Parts: sequence; C-alpha cells; structure tokens
Amino acid sequence: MRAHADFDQLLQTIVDDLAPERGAGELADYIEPLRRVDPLSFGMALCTVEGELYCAGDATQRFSIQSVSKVLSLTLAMQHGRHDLWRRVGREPSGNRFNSLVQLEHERGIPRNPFINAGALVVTDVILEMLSDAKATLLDLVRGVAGAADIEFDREVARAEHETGHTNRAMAWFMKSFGNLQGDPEAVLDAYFHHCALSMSCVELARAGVYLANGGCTPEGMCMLSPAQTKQVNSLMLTCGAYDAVGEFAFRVGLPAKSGVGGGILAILPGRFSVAVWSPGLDRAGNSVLGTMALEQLSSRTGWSIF
Ligand SMILES: NC(=O)CC[C@H](N)C(=O)O
Repeated sequence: MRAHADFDQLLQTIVDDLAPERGAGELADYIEPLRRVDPLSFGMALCTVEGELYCAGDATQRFSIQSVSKVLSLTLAMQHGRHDLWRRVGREPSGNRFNSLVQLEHERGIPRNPFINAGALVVTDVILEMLSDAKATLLDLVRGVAGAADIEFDREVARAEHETGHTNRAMAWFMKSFGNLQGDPEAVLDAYFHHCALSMSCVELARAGVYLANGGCTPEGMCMLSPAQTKQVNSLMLTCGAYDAVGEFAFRVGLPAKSGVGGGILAILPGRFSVAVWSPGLDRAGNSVLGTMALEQLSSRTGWSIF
C-alpha cells in the first residue's frame, strides 16, 4: 500500500483522467429530482480504517444515495439480531433487474437477497417489527457513522418515490400475500422510500461505510456489526451489490460494493478502506458509469482488490 500522502493525488489523477467521460450514461429518469441533477458531477472520497480521509472532485456535494442505503438498513436489521431475517430473504444474486417481480412469484415471496428492492422491503419490515420509528433510527445510525449530524432525508425525493413507486408498492403487497411482510405494507414502503431518499456526499458515505472495512467498527470504536456479520455484508455486496451486472462489476473492480440509481457507489477493501464515488450517469443495469470506471482505475492502478 502506498504512503497515505499519495492518496489525494491518486484520487485527483483518477478524477482528472476520467474528465473526458463526464456525462457518460443516462440519468435516472423515474423521478423529477433525479432528472435535475447535473450530469457532469463526479466525486470520489476514500476513508481508511484509521479514519483518514482523502477526496477529489465533487466529493462534498450531497446526492440521493438510493439503494446504497440498503447496506445501512441491512446493518440496522442485523444489529437487532432477528433470527428469522435469513429465512425471509435469500443470499443469492438475482440475475434480474433490481425491481423485478418475476422471481417473487416462483419463489413464494422470498426475495433473492437484501440488496434488490423486494429484499430491502423485507429488511425494512424486519426493522419495523423491532423499532417503531425505522426512519428516525436509520437516520441516527447514518449520522453517527458518517459523523455528520445534519444528514437528512431529501423530502422531495421521498415524496416523488412515494408518488411513482407503483412497482415497489406491488412488490410489498405481493409479499404480504405470501405472508412475508408482517407489518402494514404502506408503512414499510414509507420507511423504505425515506431510506432511499437519504442525501449524503461521497465524504459522508465513505466515512459511513468504513466500519465494513474495519471488522464492523468505526475508526472511533463505535461497533455496528460483529466481524462475522461484517464478512456476511461484504460477501453480499460482492455477489449482489450491483444488481444484474454484479458479475461484470466484480470482474472489473474486484471489491465488494453497493450502488444506487442516484449514481453513488460505496466500495470496501476489508482491512484497509472504504471508497465512495458519485457520478449520476447510469448504465443499463443502473450502476454509475463513471463511478464504476473510477473504481476500476483505483483497483487496476494500485492492485488493491480482494483478489
Ligand atoms: N436501485 C436503486 O437505487 C433503486 C432505488 C429506487 N428508489 C427504487 O426503489 O426503485
């Protein structure tokens, strides 16, 4: 591993080298607030397990973290130790789009994994069984791990998710019909839409995710998960974190990661660091085009990967 002093330079070089690619991919267009984002935005931040932070580009600008929140909600569900969690949600890649309904019928309402929408809805239901306010508790968790007390849900994004979330709504009610949602599907959806609407910067996301590189604990010693649970979350990120393009993503980047349709990706090198990238242009699977390129550059220039 190179000297830490080189990290800022390394990230800056990646951001500079990829400048001609800014604007690549398509913005998520299913809600208005995501259609409005500047397509040229591009930021990157890396947080080491010692808590040192390095960044380049638009690393302090907040964006909608969308499905990256699925890692945080899974953490919350695992923290509260529900033994039936893994009976209600699987641990296999889906091979289908993140909001696909097709497998759910064949597989009796049990989603393939916690990082597709159906799986995150079950995770949210599990959280709601234990905690009356799943929104406030997740917000507290995120503020704590990110070290930023002013992180908020973007109310406009949450409202737009609510207004347009017909497929998610169908999924929740469908799983209810199989008995795999305990609570009121509308309450589950409301919490889920808010989790998707968390607004964070690359710096905040890298800080928030570094416990996954550090055996479950933040550099300040706040423990979110046990080392065994941390291994499980990282494994799921590797196999299920980039939707139906997860094989291609792992082939190129070689790090556990979770992406979101806001263009953010959080990736982990266990024992070393977390890295967050953001660029809103997406590929067909819904992963950030430039974000994936930046992570590929990071791993290929340095040899840093889990392999
Ligand atoms: N893949 C994503 O980031 C999807 C999140 C989006 N809010 C949805 O529920 O469909």
